[in-house]
Amino acid sequence: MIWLHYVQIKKLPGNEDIKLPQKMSELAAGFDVVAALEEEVVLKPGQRTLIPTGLAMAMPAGLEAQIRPRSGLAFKHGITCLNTPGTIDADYRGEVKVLLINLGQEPFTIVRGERIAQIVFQTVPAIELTEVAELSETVRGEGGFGHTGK
Ligand SMILES: O=c1ccn([C@H]2C[C@H](O)[C@@H](COP(=O)(O)OP(=O)(O)OP(=O)(O)O)O2)c(=O)[nH]1
Ligand SMILES: [Mg+2]
Repeated sequence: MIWLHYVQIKKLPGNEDIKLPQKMSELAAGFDVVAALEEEVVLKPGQRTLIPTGLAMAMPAGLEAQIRPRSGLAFKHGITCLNTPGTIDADYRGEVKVLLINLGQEPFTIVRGERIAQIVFQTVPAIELTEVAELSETVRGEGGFGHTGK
């Protein structure tokens, strides 16, 4: 059985024309989100900018939404999300924004309605942190950061 999670989404004033995040294929993991820019933005190489989506969301406790880059934009133009994956908390009611950076060599123009990123919803386990004096022993121990070889 597939358990459906109901996420509420609201178009912010002045964004009635903005498409709701959309899956581009039946089993896509991500809902593509579009830029809700009033005027086009030209992102120079190395530059970053916060792009509005014109949307706010309310999801049930135990979910998060991740803002992830689109691989096509990354591959063709070097456009990615600087803080990938961006985290949208279940209790955030502000506008969802996408922090894009141009890691390519050419300026990149972003226009209203263009698909700039994708939202992937995830369940977040309920965690309670417990402070202890000693941790359990493991074979790995403190080895990390490549200690198993290249
Ligand atoms: O790509 C992103 C990342 C975050 N947010 C919003 C939703 C999220 O719930 C809130 C806070 O994000 P985060 O916790 O990553 O940032 P912070 O620097 O820790 O800010 P805060 O102190 O507000 O938690 O900002 C976005 O709209 N887009
Ligand atoms: Mg935070």
